[in-house]
Amino acid sequence: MDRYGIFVDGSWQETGEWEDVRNKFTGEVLARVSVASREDVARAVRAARLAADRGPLPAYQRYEILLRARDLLTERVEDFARTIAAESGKPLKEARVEVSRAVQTLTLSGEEAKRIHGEGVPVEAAPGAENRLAFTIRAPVGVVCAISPFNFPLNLAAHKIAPALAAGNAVVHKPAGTTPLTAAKLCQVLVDAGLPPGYLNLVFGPGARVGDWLLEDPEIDMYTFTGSPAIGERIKAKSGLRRVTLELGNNSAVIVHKDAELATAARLSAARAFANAGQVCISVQRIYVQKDILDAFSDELVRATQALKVGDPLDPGTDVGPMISEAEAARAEDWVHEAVEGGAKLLTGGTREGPLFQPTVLADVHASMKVVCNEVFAPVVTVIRYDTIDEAIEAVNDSHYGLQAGIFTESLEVAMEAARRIRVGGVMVNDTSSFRADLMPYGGVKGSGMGREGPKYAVEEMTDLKVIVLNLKGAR
Ligand SMILES: NC(=O)c1ccc[n+]([C@@H]2O[C@H](COP(=O)([O-])OP(=O)(O)OC[C@H]3O[C@@H](n4cnc5c(N)ncnc54)[C@H](O)[C@@H]3O)[C@@H](O)[C@H]2O)c1
Ligand SMILES: O=C[C@H](O)CS(=O)(=O)O
Repeated sequence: MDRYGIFVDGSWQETGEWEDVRNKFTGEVLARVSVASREDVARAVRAARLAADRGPLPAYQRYEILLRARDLLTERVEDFARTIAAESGKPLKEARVEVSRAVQTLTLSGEEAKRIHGEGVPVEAAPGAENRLAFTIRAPVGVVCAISPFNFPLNLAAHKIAPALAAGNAVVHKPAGTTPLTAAKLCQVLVDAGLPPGYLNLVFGPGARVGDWLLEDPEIDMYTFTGSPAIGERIKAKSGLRRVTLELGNNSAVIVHKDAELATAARLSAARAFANAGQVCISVQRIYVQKDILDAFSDELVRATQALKVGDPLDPGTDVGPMISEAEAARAEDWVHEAVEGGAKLLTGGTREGPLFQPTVLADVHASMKVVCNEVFAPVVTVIRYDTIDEAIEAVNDSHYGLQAGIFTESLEVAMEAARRIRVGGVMVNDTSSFRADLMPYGGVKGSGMGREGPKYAVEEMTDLKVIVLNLKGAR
């Protein structure tokens, strides 16, 4: 059986404490990983600190390493896809898409390494500064701690590690406890691509323990976190004056207006509500449909939902695999039961077998039901009737969250009205909330977090703007 140690200062190290990593569909043990002690975590951070203090590698080397890593990842697509499918439960066809997206993320980050620059500042225009020349540079923040979730164990880790390295930082990565194998393989790709010791360190272990030790370590300059709002709030509270980027949850909404291309809206909504068993932070959860087209839309949505194949993620024909754990599937089942007991109508789904939860469509829901107002993070979607576009926009905004939203309409006026008024980080017109291209600025407002990812924007977050002023008359 494969065993993975933690990776500190350029070497894989066994710690003596092991944790099993299981296939989320069969429960079989896939491999074992070493759990980090407090001292191991401190050593990993120290190694990153020393690398950061040695200074960034030259930009062209950062570019070359990230592009070599891109090439190696391309060669290893199938191994990565099968690892993701087995340890996270994501269907193989989606896992392959995740790997190809990570190839993009490495490429974009490598390219960004060559573009980091400041600008001239016309300081001589200020009275008394006539003899000065000023410009800015962007300096790496230093040690970046990347904490990543289970649902995109490769691409969301790449979205943190690759821009951090592109910007000249050193990194300590802590992946989700359920999906450490993909993280170990990503680390190996970067090492094989020539990343020198210290610039990337990897620790495994329970979030509540290892995560807290990382939060307490004063040698970390920045936390970049993707995960649940509860842990995001904890990180913000414990990180003090240090920088944080928080990519948190959402109960994403889509508006289907009366003039929408109905079949497209229904097909895309079904595909994006149930991708990765709904465990996507921008997964379609609330669909607001104008009353004149509600019945026709619901019929199409249910038809598309019932056509999905549920089962083993390693079967290439599977559309919807298991959730990350049986406990999470049982939690989703409870929420659906609670909604039905409160008057919601089950249009399809609602049943569970272990961690497999059937794709579920609910109608006649109320704004206060958990399946509407909380992040469901399961293959469950709700269909909600509206009359006027104002009413729909207000309902979309009636949320703690604000990551992305979608609207289907043929009217530019309606689309722009919604795009301006909906309080989110991104609005997708004639698409669902869950469209993302990896170069886009990506992140939320309100309870969905702060800061932006996408390599160009992440590099901005992971560098400090520094001004340099030259007194051209020297000390005179
Ligand atoms: N906005 C986004 O880009 C985005 C993307 C993916 C997932 N998410 C969100 O992530 C959540 C699901 O992912 P998850 O279950 O892996 O989230 P999670 O918050 O349980 O875990 C995320 C990471 O935080 C770590 N962690 C746990 N406790 C910690 C602590 N006390 N200190 C520091 N780190 C700790 C975990 O080990 C893991 O690595 C959902 O809410 C989803 O919406 C958001
Ligand atoms: O789960 C949330 C992810 O950010 C979605 S995506 O991989 O970025 O599309």
